[in-house]
Amino acid sequence: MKTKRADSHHQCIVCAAPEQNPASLDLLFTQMRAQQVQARFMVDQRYQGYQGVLHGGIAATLLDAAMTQCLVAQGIEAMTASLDVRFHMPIAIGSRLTVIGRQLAQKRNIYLMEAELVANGLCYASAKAKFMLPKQPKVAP
Ligand SMILES: CCCCCCCC(=O)SCCNC(=O)CCNC(=O)[C@H](O)C(C)(C)COP(=O)(O)OP(=O)(O)OC[C@H]1O[C@@H](n2cnc3c(N)ncnc32)[C@H](O)[C@@H]1OP(=O)(O)O
Repeated sequence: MKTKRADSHHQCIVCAAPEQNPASLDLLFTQMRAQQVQARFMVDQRYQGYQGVLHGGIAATLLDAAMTQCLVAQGIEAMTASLDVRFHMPIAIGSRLTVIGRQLAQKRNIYLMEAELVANGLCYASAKAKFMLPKQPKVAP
């Protein structure tokens, strides 16, 4: 089952349709089981930092997006409150990544999440994060 593109972020840098945002990474997440989603991402040279290696900020963005989409798939539109990323190995340009996000737990209004970037059965980067529902409107006026 594909996760529907949410109206709340239809121009999102990660998951918007290209006609909505030409710079979008165009990730489409699939719900794999309860509280877990995944998407495929081809690491092309537009996304490099050091020569031949995926930029860490893009890797962190993919991890954040997977956890966001895991919640969105459950109808929860929460904000990233904290994000802890581990870069285990450099990710080469040309890699075909599986981007996985899952929910670990919920404590009061805090969702504890984790995500992984996997290729060829190896985890290249992982993250743990806390997501919270905003009390106030999501953006400053
Ligand atoms: C593919 C789709 C991609 C879509 C986008 C991906 C997700 C994003 O990028 S979201 C954008 C980045 N994130 C943000 O801009 C978030 C900005 N921050 C906020 O909006 C708010 O600070 C928010 C919602 C996190 C918390 O707001 P609010 O509930 O008002 O917090 P606040 O009143 O300060 O704290 C409430 C409680 O939570 C606790 N708390 C706040 N932050 C944290 C945290 N990181 N960890 C643990 N506890 C926390 C506080 O200590 C407090 O505890 P208590 O009630 O016991 O005193």
